[in-house]
Amino acid sequence: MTTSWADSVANTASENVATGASNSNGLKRPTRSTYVPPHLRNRQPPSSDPPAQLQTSSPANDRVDYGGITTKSHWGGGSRPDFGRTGHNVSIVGRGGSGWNSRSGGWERGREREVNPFGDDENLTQEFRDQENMGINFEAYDDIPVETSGNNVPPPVNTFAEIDLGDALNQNIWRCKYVKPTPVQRYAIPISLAGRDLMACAQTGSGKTAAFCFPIISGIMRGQYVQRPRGARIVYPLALILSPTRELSCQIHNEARKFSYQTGVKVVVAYGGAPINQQLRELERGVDILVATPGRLVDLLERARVSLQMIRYLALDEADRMLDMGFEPQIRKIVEQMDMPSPGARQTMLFSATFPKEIQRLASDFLSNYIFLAVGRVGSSTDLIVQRVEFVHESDKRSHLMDLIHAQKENGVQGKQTLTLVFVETKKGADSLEHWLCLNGFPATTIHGDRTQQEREQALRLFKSGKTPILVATDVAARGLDIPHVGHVVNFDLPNDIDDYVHRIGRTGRAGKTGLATAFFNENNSSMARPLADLMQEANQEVPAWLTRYASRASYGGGGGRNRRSGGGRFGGRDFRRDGSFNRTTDYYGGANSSGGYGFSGGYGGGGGYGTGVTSAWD
Ligand SMILES: Nc1ncnc2c1ncn2[C@@H]1O[C@H](COP(=O)(O)OP(=O)(O)OP(=O)(O)O)[C@@H](O)[C@H]1O
Repeated sequence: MTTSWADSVANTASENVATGASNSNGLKRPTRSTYVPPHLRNRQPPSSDPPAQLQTSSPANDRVDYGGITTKSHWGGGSRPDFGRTGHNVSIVGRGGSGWNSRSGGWERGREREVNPFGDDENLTQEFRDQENMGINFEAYDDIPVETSGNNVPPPVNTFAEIDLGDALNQNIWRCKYVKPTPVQRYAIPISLAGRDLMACAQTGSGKTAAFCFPIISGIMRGQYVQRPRGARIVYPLALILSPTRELSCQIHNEARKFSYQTGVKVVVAYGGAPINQQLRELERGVDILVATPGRLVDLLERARVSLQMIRYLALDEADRMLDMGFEPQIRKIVEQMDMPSPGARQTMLFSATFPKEIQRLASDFLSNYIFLAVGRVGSSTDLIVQRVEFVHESDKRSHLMDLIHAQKENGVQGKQTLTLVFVETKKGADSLEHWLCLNGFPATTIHGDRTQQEREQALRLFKSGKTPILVATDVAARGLDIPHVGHVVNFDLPNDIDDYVHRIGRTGRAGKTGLATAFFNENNSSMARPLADLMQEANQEVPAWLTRYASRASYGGGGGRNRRSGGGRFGGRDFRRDGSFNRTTDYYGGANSSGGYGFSGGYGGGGGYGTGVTSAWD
C-alpha cells in the first residue's frame, strides 16, 4: 500500500521511538502510526546565520498558544530541538533514542531531496542579476489608508520580529531579503495568526502571497491538528491554496517552497496541462500545503486521490476572479460539496487587489465571523505606476506600438533593459501580433490559452530571463504574475472591465518599484472612459481632456458588460457588510477598528453583469 510522505514519516518516527523495533539493518521499523508535526521533522542547524534580530533566545518551552503575537519569540533557540514536549493536540514523538536527525528513514530521506529553492535565478541575464539587489522602496506604501472591520480586530505589527512565526520561517524571510512587512502583511499576518477568517484587499504587487503563506506555514509548524487518516493512495493536505491560472499556481508554489524551506512543511502544486501522473507521484510523497488550479483539483478529488477532510487553512488568491460567474460553480463544488470542513472548522483567507461588492457578498458564504481588510482603496491602482492613455485608431495600433518600443529602446531606464508586456483581447490577436513583432525585428513571444502548457512555460521563462523582452498576452497573464523587470505594460486592446485593467497594469510597479502603463483607447472602448478616468484621477495621474470628454458622454456602466463599477459616484472600497442593503442581523461591527479611516461610500452599484470571461486555464 502506498502511503503519503507525511504518513510514512509518522510511521517511521513513531516506531523508532515507541517500539524500538529494528530491521535487519539495525534500523527501527514502524509498527503503528503516530503523527509527527512538521516542525519536528526537519530540525537541522541553519545553513547560514540570520541577523541577530531574527535569532531567538527565549526558552524553547515558552510557547504561546495559537494566535499569539508577541514581542519575543517562543520558538526555541537556534538548533536546539524541543522533542518530547506535548501539547497543541498532537501526538508528539518522544524525546528518547537518537532523535530525528540521526535517522535514515522518513524525513531524513525527504530532507535530502529538498532542493534549495533560493537558487532558481540562474537563467537571468547578467544585467538582470545586477539589478536584483537594488533594494525595495516600501516607504512608497507607508501612508496608504487602511480599513479594517469586524469583531475584535488584532492590532497590526510593524516588524517581522514582533510576530511569532518561528525560527525556520524567520530565516527564510531573511533569505528572501524581506526586511520589514508590507502594509498588507502588517495587518493580515496578525489577523490570520489569531485564527480569524479574512477577506483582504490590497494593491497589486504589495506582498499578498506572503501575507497568506506565512500564517499557513507557521500554523502547520505548530501542529494544531490531529493525526491524519491514512488511506490507500489518498492524501490529506492541511492547507489548500487555490488560484485561477496554472502559471500563478506555479509561482505561489515556488514562493511557498522558499518560505517553507527547512521547516518540514511540504508544498505540492497540481495544475492542468501538465502530466497528472507526475503530480500524483509528488502528492504521494506527502503534502501539507496543496497549491492548485480548481480544474485539476476537481479531477484529483474525483479520482479519490486527494481528500479535503483535514483542511485547516483555505486560501483563495485572486478571490474575486475565483468567485466570478465563470468559476464560482467549481469553487463551490470544491469548498462546499466535497469533504472540506465547513467555515469555522477551517480558517479561510480571501485575497485580491479588487473585490466588487457582489463578489464580497458571494464570498461571505465561505467565511465565518471574518475580518475585512482594505489596504488602499478596494480596486485602486498603485500610484507607483505612471498611467498613460493614448487615442489610437484600431488600424494604427501596430505602428504606434512600434514607436513606443523604439522610444523605450532608445531612452531605456538609465540604459537598462526592461521587459514589455502587451495585452491583447484574443488568442489569435496575440499570435498575429507576436508574428508581426518578430518580423519587424523585435524578439517577442506569447502566452494564451491555445498554447500548450509547455509552450506557455517556455514563453514565460524566455520573457522573465530577458531573452525575449516582449511578451504578448491575453488575460491569462493579467493576474498575480510577479515578473520583477516588467517596466512597461501596454494595453494594446483595453479590457472591458476596469478591474481587469487594474490587474493588468499591476504587472509593473511592484514591490515598491515604479512602472509605466500605456493604454490604447478608441471609440470601441467608450464604456471604459469613465471608470478609466476615475481610476487615473484617483491615482493622481494626468487624465487627458479628450478622455474626460468621453467619460462625460459615456453612460457610466451602461453597456460596459463586465464593468462592475456602475451605479454612479466615486468608486471605492469598503466592507460590503457596511452597506445599508446588507441587513443580516449578525453583529459584525462590534469591534470595528478603522486604522486609516477613509470614509467613502461604496460605489459598485448592482448591475454586475460581468460575463464569464474565462480566458484562463482551469484544468
Ligand atoms: N516584506 C517584503 N519585503 C520585500 N519584498 C517583498 C515583501 N513582501 C513581498 N515582497 C515581494 O514583492 C513582490 C510582490 O509580491 P506578491 O506577488 O505577493 O504581490 P501581490 O500583492 O500578490 O500582487 P498581485 O495582486 O499582483 O497578485 C514579490 O516579488 C515579493 O517577493
